[in-house]
Amino acid sequence: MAPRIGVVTFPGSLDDRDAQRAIRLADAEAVALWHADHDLQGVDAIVLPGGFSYGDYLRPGAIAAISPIMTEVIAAANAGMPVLGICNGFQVLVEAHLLPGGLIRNANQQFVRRDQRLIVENNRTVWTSEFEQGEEIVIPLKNGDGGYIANDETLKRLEGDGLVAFRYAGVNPNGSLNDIAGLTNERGNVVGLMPHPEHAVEPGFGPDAPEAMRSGLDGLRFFTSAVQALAQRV
Ligand SMILES: NC(=O)CC[C@H](N)C(=O)O
Repeated sequence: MAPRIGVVTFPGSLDDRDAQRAIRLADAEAVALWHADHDLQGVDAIVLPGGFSYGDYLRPGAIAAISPIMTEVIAAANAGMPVLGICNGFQVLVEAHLLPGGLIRNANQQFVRRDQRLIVENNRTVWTSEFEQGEEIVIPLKNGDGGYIANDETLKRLEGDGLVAFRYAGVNPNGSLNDIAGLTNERGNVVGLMPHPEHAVEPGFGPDAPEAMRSGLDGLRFFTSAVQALAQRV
């Protein structure tokens, strides 16, 4: 049976439908989850999508991190359920302390949208196993608060333990420390990143311009990685 992957919709989520479509293209069932419920509907994995949850009030992700469904998401993540946070979803994971550090305004104070090159630094996570270690991929980036910060001790731990999942290549678009674009937890089930894999899952709709070098499908492998991992678990 196809795995069931839930996508949480918060007020202000933008990319929840795109995440659902990416999940279906990876041959899984997409399940819509609602921020105000305490019900994960028996899903096997969860995606926290991009957008402006609660209007980015206070800090991006701060209010979503204490919304009702996050009680269940945090418990499930701590029990090993695969959770992927994309952009605003990454901000939610950080605000919920499922991943360390913080995300602040881009260094140039502008909203940045670009096809972004990334290096896959850790392919031993549930969401990255279909990549080669050190592989370069291209997926879209679009955010205003993508600057990754952490204290020296945390940065040292992230680097020492291989918890940097993705690093910006070519251009650091937002001033993130150590060019960090995405992180994993120790167990490899919780991954968060600022760029958007769900927008690079179909030819013609992702970064498939000649200069982007790729087919526009690099994002699909995040979802097929998780589907593979879930299939092996049974
Ligand atoms: N694309 C997004 O998810 C945007 C994330 C966030 N609200 C920001 O602008 O930083």
